[in-house]
Amino acid sequence: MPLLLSATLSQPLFFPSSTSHHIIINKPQPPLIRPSHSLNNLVPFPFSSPTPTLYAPSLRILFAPKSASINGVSIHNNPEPSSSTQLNATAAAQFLHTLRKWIQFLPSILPGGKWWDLSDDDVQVQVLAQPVTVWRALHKMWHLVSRDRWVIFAAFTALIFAAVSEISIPHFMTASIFSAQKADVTVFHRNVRLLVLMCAISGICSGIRGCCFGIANMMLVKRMRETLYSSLLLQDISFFDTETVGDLTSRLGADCQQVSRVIGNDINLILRNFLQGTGSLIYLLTLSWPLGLSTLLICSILAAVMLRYGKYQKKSARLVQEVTASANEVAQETLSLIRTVRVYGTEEEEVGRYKSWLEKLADISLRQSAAYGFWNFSFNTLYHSTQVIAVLFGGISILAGHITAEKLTKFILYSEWLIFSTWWVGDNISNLMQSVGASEKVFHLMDLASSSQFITRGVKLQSLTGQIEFLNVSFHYPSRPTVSVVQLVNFVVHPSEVVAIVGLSGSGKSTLVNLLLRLYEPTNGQILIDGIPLKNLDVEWWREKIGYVGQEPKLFRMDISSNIRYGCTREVKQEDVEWAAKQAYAHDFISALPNGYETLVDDDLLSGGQKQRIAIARAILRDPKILILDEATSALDAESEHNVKGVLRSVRSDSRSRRSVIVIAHRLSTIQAADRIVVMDGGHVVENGSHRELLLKDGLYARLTRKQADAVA
Ligand SMILES: Nc1ncnc2c1ncn2[C@@H]1O[C@H](COP(=O)(O)OP(=O)(O)OP(=O)(O)O)[C@@H](O)[C@H]1O
Repeated sequence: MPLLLSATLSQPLFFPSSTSHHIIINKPQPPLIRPSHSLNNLVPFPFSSPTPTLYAPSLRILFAPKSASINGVSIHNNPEPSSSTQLNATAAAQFLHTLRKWIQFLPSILPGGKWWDLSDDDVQVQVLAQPVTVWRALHKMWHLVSRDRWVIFAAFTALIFAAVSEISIPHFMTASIFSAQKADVTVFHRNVRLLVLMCAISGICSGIRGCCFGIANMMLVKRMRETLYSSLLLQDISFFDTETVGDLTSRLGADCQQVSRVIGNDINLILRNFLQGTGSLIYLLTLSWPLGLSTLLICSILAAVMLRYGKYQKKSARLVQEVTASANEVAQETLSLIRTVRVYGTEEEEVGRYKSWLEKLADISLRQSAAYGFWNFSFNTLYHSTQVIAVLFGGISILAGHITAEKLTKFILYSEWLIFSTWWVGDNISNLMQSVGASEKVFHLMDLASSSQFITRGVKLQSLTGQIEFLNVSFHYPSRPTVSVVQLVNFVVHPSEVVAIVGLSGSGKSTLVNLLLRLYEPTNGQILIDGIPLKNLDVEWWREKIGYVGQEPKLFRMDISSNIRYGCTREVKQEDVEWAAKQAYAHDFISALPNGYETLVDDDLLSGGQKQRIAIARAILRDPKILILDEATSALDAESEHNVKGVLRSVRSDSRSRRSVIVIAHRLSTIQAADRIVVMDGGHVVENGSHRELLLKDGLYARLTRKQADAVA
């Protein structure tokens, strides 16, 4: 009875053909189809399957569904023994299937075939940026570096001198050799002197050129990152509802780096080779115009191929940047949520998610490399054609006495120079196209208009009492225009009043605070501050008057003292910082830390409640006219309640600093002492009054209070 070996393999296995057993490799996937994460609609590469399949009919290697393992290779008795004729027939069918796939695939890899298709839909990458032309990109780059145009001018001057001196070297070299052959000593010495001079000029100017272009490049990347970063920071908050951190940091990092090659490398080499190519062509035409024209024809074909290749590279580069950004996005998200990933044991899924983007990247890179191969093939063929033409026609011309050997030598040297210059220009234009492709999203983001809040300056009030009035305020988030989050909200916070906003989760409490902070503008109605519409106030001045503590505050990676001072525009001494920390009940735990207020804040160092107390100290230090506390939910509840109650107590006891307080509370016991309680339900204000009044009303607030009391009991 034949034995059946099966194993799940990622690499092919080979077995000696002398075996008398049926060897079956368990491979559940059909052999030539890429997994679902390959580029959609792209013609797959038969050998690019991540789990290559061995197909060897002569070895009787087949597919089988069942396995039992010995050292990773399973051995079974074949449950349904089949005759060797049947096996051979199956193997032959498989072979024919593979062959058919290859025959179908091969035409698609010819130039213009479907395999090369890199359409945006295929990759399913959201390409937001409008295509940027090379000229537009260069114009923008010039705008960024034009402040230091002296470097660019120095670079171009050095480039011209270096190019001219380099291009004259073959002339003086040939002239020296042939004058020596003719024993013309004077001409020989003159040519050698000029050759040395040209070599020296070329060396010095090349050095200056490289250095100046390098400086210009460094400045370009620096300014690009500066401009992009400040453009991002000045966007409306709604912009960050749709863009992810991973994507944006990828633009700042990888994309700007890719663009960094433009001036130092691409433009530098394109100009240098263009100048040298033009010089060579003129020289060739003066030597022999028929030979010169035939070289020019070959170079034109090369230029046409190069143009096509450049366009392809530009598109693929843009896709590479998009896919890289998406991969970064996944990595950034997973790493920032690593605790959740660990607890739920989803490491493999996350690796899979990241890998699927890497696969897409590999698919595009595969096409890029294949295109590069085609380009090199074209260049080599055309390059050797010029040599053949030069030798053939040049030889015939020498035999006919139309041209001297010296002229032919010069011709061969300069035609090589011309074709190499064309190649270099082509290569660097394609690099330039790639850089421009990569820069599309960067320029798109740089061009975004800043939030209108930073452009128009509003009114600054002489004094602020802290009266806040919501008048028929309705709002929906820009990212969800069909969902109205708050509707026709009306309530007033009087100066120095403590108002609590309560309600079920998702009822719109934090949204009201977002509107008050002017992170978003109401879609209807308005908010009045001391009777003035909030949208007419100067946003910077307004935010200076507010102290805000969010639900789960994040701290900066700096020492505790700097974290408390963060954003405080007035001069503050260390005593002020400690006073604010005492008010926020943070002083004791800060003093107990090894370096006290100098301790560097680390994410793991402080508990959620401690971070919240530091954030409260930060808010208090600003001595705000309006204090907003968004009490933490969930795990922080007990500690948060204690913190918030402490703040409310100190606000009450400190008669010097009168401030209005808005507190969003989940634990209703926190806010019983509030002057007034506003109850939210489904985006509406449903009740408004003191704790006692609302209990008497026996509405939603009373129900919520009873529920929480029952839960505690
Ligand atoms: N940036 C946003 N983009 C789109 N929708 C949002 C955004 N922020 C909040 N929402 C939605 O608005 C609604 C109200 O959210 P909000 O945070 O104001 O509720 P909340 O009462 O403060 O909830 P919680 O008590 O859980 O903090 C929710 O349905 C939420 O999904």
